[in-house]
Amino acid sequence: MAESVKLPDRLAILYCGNTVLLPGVLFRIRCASPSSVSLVEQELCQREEKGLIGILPVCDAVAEVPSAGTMPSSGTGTNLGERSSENQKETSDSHKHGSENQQEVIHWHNTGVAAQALQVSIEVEKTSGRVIYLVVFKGLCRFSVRELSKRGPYYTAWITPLDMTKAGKDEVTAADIIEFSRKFKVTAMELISVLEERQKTGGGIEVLPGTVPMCTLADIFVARSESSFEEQVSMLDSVDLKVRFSKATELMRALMEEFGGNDGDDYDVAALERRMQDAGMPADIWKHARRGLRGLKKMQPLQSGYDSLRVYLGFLADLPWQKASEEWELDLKAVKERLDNEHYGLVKVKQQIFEYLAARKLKLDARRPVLCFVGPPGVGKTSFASFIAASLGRKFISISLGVVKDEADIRGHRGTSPGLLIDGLKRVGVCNPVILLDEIDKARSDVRGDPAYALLEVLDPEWNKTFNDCYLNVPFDLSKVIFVATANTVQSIRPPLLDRMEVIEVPGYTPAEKVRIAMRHLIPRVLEQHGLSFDFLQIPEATVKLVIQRYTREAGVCDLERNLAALARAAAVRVAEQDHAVPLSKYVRQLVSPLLDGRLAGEGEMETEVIPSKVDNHDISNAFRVSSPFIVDEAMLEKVLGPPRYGDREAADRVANAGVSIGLVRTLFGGEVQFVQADALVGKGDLHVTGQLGDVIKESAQIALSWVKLSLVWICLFPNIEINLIQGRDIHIHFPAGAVPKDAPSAAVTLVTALVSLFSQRRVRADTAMTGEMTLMGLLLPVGGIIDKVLAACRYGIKRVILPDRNLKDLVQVPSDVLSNLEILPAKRMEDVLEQAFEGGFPLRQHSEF
Ligand SMILES: Nc1ncnc2c1ncn2[C@@H]1O[C@H](COP(=O)(O)OP(=O)(O)OP(=O)(O)O)[C@@H](O)[C@H]1O
Repeated sequence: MAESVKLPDRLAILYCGNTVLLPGVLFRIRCASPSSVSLVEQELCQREEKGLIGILPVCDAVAEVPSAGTMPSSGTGTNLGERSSENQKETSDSHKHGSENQQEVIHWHNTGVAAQALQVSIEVEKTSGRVIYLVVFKGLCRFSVRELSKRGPYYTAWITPLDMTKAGKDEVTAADIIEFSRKFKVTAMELISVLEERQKTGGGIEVLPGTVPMCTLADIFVARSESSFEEQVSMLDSVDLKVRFSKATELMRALMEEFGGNDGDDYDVAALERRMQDAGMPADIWKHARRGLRGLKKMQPLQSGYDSLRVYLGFLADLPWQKASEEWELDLKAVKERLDNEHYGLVKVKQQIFEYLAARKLKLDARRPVLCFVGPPGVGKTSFASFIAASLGRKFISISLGVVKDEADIRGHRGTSPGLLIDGLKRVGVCNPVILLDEIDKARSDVRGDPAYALLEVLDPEWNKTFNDCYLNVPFDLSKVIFVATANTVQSIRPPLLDRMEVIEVPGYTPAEKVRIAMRHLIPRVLEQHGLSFDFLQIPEATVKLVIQRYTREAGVCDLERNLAALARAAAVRVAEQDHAVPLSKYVRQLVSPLLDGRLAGEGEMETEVIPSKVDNHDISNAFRVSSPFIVDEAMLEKVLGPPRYGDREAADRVANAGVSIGLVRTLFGGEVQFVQADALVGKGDLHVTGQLGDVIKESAQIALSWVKLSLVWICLFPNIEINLIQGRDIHIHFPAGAVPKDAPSAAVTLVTALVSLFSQRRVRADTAMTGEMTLMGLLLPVGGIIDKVLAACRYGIKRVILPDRNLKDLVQVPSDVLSNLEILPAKRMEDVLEQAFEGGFPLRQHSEF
């Protein structure tokens, strides 16, 4: 399912002439007119986070109509009213704007698409020296225009979102939609096989069914096919997903006819037979395929089932039954060097990868467990998996299991479409790639079956020799594939799957490690991606530290990389604005894509290009000569990234009132600091726990409250707390921290401290965080994830950490620079925690007094 999108009420509208952008499509636009340049500068370059604008098609660019009150437009064209067909008029509910003097009218269509800017690059025009922006957008979702007005040099619209609303998302899972999408996929596969037989390319449509979310599948197909403006506008107007699927399916059928999909069948079948013979199918599969071919030959092309049988046989012919990448002799010394050069730190993880590769060199066909990298987002799990593939000279594909809810997603749909694995193998074209099973902990079951069963078959060396995909209907040998998996936590991986894997824990990074990773890896990569070099832009170490402290709170480096990219984008704009920027060099002009180049010659103000796949970034650095590099300082940081998102006073502000304590928990995002809030209101003595919580944490809250009550009533542990402060009150415990789901017993100690703070009306220390499970007797038990938790404390500027003394041994793996900044306070009993958590200790009745 596509990500949900929250649109603002008002969007700036970029004039793109009669071009239609559809959701899911990547689109490159050349902005040269003053209005579009100022839109890019004001809406995209100065607002780092959103980068959202609207694109409305113009049904033919300009009309010369004597109309008072119209606004001038920046395009050229002819009168839509005179030229348009009835059909166009129906689909074009255009807005008219003008001025008294100008007689030009822009016929804006009233449905558009919100687009997110993914990349902005700059050119300086050779002759005039004016700045031109090349912006890569991604279409997000449809909107309709309530009101359109001109705001300075460009238009803005008050909008109403049309799809990716709650209703729209529910619609994606409806049974009839799934049926429509299946029909679409079958037709898509027919079209692909027709294109392949005719040796034509489909603009990348062959990768669509397996990789694109269902709600944008039809849109992307229509955008990539050579459909007319009217067809694209009609698609834009189709808010109903079923209508979109049936329009796209119709279009495909028309294309098939155009390519002669239904003509020349004798020729087709002969070509198919040749492809099948060359596919290297094992003997029994070949027997099955030949039977199918004989059946096909007996059928009439218009007979029902003919097309799907032909597509199926084509699919069999395209699978890499034998074709494999040649595995080269591993040079272990070179592998070690590259592993160290490409990945900073993580010595233990790199050692485990090295040992895995060395073991392969010794015994190629040895059965090994599947490596599973487990850790928070952005710590390099995917990067390690692709390193393994590159070292072995194998192709690499990643299959996201986060979206898999149904066994059939892995195993395929009978008679309709293959599962993710077999489809992935067809795309990669070899039978021995490295396949990354990404987010294996997120593969969940529903009423339609448990994907874990299919994954078991995939990962088990006994079974995967004869993997059964329901669409394929014959076994496929997966034993040559190297599987690698990633997960955020082992707890959610199904035990039988976990049994077949070797877990490599990838912990979060310390601030010092993040600085090193940024300086050595992220900054050079980000500069390259934005066409810059160190001659233009330098981000000093001190600035990187500020970015880490003030703009990120993560265990990995994803946000850090995003922030560095934002700085690079802003710097690219500044560089181009400087007076000493010189015209585009010959080198860069060669790099500009031929399509855009052709259009540049036409002096057009606005040029657009649908990007079929990943965009190549062109090195614009060479376009400019600057006297000195641009250095990102603190002032620029705030200008580009906005005011700091995180300060060092957060803990102090949060514990300003009694009833709040600071805990360390482990979530899917690594260790986290958790401010637990307790409150007592008049009631019947019930306990209410709120936040995104699992059952274990709720049970911990119950144990914590029982322990406080027992200690108060039976052993009179707290001389300063009156029993009537608790009796007749409902206790409310809240775990703020956004939408981060939590479930672990390690919050018990924090819960008790919050309750004791509430009842005694004493504030806890703002520099102290704690973690630990406890028994009803108040004894502390060891908990997991201590390293992640200590790193989280360090991100929040916490100075003291209380933990069960039996966890002390786990700290050996924490980097010494982190430990040297922390006071570690081991505790055996809950009383020890309370002693340490409050300023000046906590007055407890001594055991001898009982
Ligand atoms: N130790 C490291 N050295 C160099 N670069 C790193 C290191 N760790 C992470 N990176 C970089 O950080 C970025 C994010 O890494 P990657 O996507 O591999 O993380 P991940 O753990 O797979 O995240 P997710 O769970 O979100 O997929 C990549 O650009 C990666 O190269």
